[in-house]
Amino acid sequence: MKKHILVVPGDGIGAEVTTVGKQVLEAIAQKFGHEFTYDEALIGHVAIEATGSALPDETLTKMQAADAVLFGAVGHPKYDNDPSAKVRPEQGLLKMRKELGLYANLRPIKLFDELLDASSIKPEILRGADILFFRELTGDVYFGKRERIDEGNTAYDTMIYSKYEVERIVRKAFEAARTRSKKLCSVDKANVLESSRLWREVVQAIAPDYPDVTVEHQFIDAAAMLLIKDPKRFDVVVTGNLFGDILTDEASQIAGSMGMLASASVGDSTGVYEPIHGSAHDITGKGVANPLASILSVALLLEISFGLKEEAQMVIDAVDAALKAGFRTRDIANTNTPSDKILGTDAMGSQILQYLNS
Ligand SMILES: NC(=O)C1=CN([C@@H]2O[C@H](COP(=O)(O)OP(=O)(O)OC[C@H]3O[C@@H](n4cnc5c(N)ncnc54)[C@H](O)[C@@H]3O)[C@@H](O)[C@H]2O)C=CC1
Ligand SMILES: CC(C)CC(=O)C(=O)O
Ligand SMILES: [Mg+2]
Repeated sequence: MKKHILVVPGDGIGAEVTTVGKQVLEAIAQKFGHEFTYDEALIGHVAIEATGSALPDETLTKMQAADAVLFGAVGHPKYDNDPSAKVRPEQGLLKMRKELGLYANLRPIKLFDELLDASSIKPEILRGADILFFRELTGDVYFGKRERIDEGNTAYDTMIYSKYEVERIVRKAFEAARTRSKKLCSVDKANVLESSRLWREVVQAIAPDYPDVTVEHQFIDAAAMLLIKDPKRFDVVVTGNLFGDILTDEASQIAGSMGMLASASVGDSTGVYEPIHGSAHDITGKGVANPLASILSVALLLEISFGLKEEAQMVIDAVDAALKAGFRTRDIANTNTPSDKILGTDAMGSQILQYLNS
C-alpha cells in the first residue's frame, strides 16, 4: 500500500514522541511491504517563531493533501504565563481541527494488565476497564464567541452547540456502541446549561434509531466521580469538547499515565492522530517522555485511516510485549516493583522497534 503521511511534531515533547512514532510507522512499512512517504510541517510555538502564525497556510495545505497526519503537541510556557499574548500555539491546534472538519475525537482508555500497579487507583477497581470516549472536537466553548468587555475587566466565552454538530458525533458513538457492549453514556450538564439540554434532546431523539443500545445520561460532575469510583461501568462515552477534554485527562489515570493515551481526530477529511497529552514543559528536553501514546496513535492511524488492522494490532502487541518484559518510562514505573527497567523515550522506542523487526 502506498500512503503519504505528514508528521507535525509541534512543541515540547511533541517532537520527541513523534520521532519515535515515525520510526514505528516505517518499521511497519518495512515489515509488511508498504510504501509510506513522509513530510514534516510546523505548528504551534515553533510555527509562530518561524512564520508569525500558529498554523501556517503551508502546513494546512500539506495536511489536506496527506493521507494521514501524525501530530505531536503544541504549547510553550511563554504563552501559558502571558494571558495577554494575542497569537498563541493552541490557536494552531484549534484551527487545524476546524479547517479539517475533525469533529470526532476518539480516545480509547485501555489498561494494559502490566500497568495495574502504575495507577493510583486500586487494581481491583481497574482490572478490565476499557472505555471509548467520543469527544466532540470542533464546537463548544472552544469555538464560541469570546471577548473582553468592561474595559478588559470582564471576559466571557460562549458555550454553543447546533443540533447537527451534536447529532453527527452522537451517531458515531452509537455506531461504535453497537460494535462493543451496546452501552452508551452521554455526559452533559443539562441540569444547568441550555447547550447541554439541546445535547440531551438530540441524544434522546436519536436513541430510537439504535434500539439495541442502552443509553444512560450522566451529569459531568457525577461522571467525573463515577469514572474513578467504578470505571468498569462505562463502555462508550460521548460528550462535548470541554467535558471530553477534562474527563479524558482524568481517565488517563485509569490507563496509568497521560503518556499512555492515544487519540484519533476524524471527520470530513484527513485524519489526525495525536496523543491526548500536551507539550509537557516540565519534562521537555529530558528524554524521559513516554512515547507509547504516540506509538498507540500510530496504531489508530494504521487501522482507521489505512484500514490496516493486522499492522495496527502488531503495534499494540509490541507495546504489550515491552510492558510484559518490564520496560517502563518513568511515568509508568512502580517504585515498589524492583524488576521494572526504567527507560528514556528513545530506549523505549527501541524496544518497540526490536519487537517489530524480530
Ligand atoms: N494537544 C495538545 O497539543 C495539548 C497542548 N497542551 C499544552 O501543553 C502545555 C503543557 O500543558 P499541561 O497542562 O502541563 O499538560 P500536559 O499534558 O503537557 O502535561 C501534564 C502532565 O503529564 C505529564 N505528561 C504528559 N505527557 C507525558 C508523556 N508522554 N510522558 C510522561 N509524562 C507526560 C507532564 O509531564 C505533566 O506533568 C500547555 O502549553 C498546554 O496548553 C495541553 C494539552 C493538550
Ligand atoms: C490545548 C487544548 C486546545 C487541547 C487539549 O487540551 C486537548 O485536545 O486535549
Ligand atoms: Mg486536553
